[in-house]
Amino acid sequence: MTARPYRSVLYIPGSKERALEKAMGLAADAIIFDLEDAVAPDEKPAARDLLARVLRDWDFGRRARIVRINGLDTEWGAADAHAMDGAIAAGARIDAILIPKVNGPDDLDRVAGLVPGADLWAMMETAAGMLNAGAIAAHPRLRGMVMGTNDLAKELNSRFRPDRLAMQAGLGLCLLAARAHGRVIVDGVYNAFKDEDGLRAECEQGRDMGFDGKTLIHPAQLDIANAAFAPSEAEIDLARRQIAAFEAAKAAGQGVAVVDGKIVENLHIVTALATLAKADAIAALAE
Ligand SMILES: CC(C)(COP(=O)(O)OP(=O)(O)OC[C@H]1O[C@@H](n2cnc3c(N)ncnc32)[C@H](O)[C@@H]1OP(=O)(O)O)[C@@H](O)C(=O)NCCC(=O)NCCSC(=O)C[C@H](O)C(=O)O
Ligand SMILES: [Mg+2]
Repeated sequence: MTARPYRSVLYIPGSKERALEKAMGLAADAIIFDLEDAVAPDEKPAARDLLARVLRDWDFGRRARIVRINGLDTEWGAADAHAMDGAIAAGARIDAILIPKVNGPDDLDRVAGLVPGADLWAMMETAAGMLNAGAIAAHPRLRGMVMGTNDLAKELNSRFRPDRLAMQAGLGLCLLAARAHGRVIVDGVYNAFKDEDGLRAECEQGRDMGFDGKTLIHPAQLDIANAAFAPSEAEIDLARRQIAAFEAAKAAGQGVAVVDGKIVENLHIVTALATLAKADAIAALAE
């Protein structure tokens, strides 16, 4: 679990100046400024220039800024990487470069050399990427992973189901890989952006599995993701009571406490402290 919140990670097409402007006031923990699938081919050069300027001149506050470039196997990828490297040199704050369709660590190596001043994040959305998730997560420049469930469904030839049965193997492999290497990992998008109940259910499923947050495509999805991936009042209360009970047990020479009829050991205290740290980090965003 990471202290910095990534509950809501909003994609914004790099070509839409109005949406970019709006994002400065939205309650997103992180923004993915997209140059890939959300931008039409003939708009890509202009979007690249617009993003370089916006990221240098506009204030996005504490929101993490992640730029999704096109793949280096496309006609736009290298120019995107060079433009973002130039923007960083000119003073733009870009926290990470997100690389689409990562199949293995070699795909990260190639971008690492082009943008030395930013962390790397990987889109996990190909069958090969799922099978190489451990090696991708182990890359020394990688900090975060994003599930690309639309592309993955396309590759698998799977059908959408509310329980995401076909996604479970890939989601689980990527989660294991991210946790083994201490990386942030956020869940894929929910395409039906007017379906609040469906989004809420998918966020709850992602939170239950262990994801840090969810990628989103529309501002109307922000509140649901922010609530689902924040510790609830009940979780915060339980964490405090577990810590207090465990301290009391330790003072009495015991290694185990009992709270609400369940044992509390040192490992539960690690989770309790992480829950409180996450709640504090979320509260700090509002200051
Ligand atoms: C889905 C949309 C095309 C809907 O757009 P629109 O019809 O304009 O929506 P609204 O009229 O309801 O918009 C209301 C206001 O909100 C602003 N807006 C809309 N979307 C965003 C956004 N993403 N970020 C910031 N602001 C946004 C509009 O400008 C309106 O503002 P105002 O003028 O003040 O009223 C559209 O939402 C959209 O384009 N979404 C992003 C789509 C996208 O990024 N797709 C690519 C990422 S998904 C993906 O690739 C996943 C992965 O790779 C995989 O394989 O799964
Ligand atoms: Mg994709």
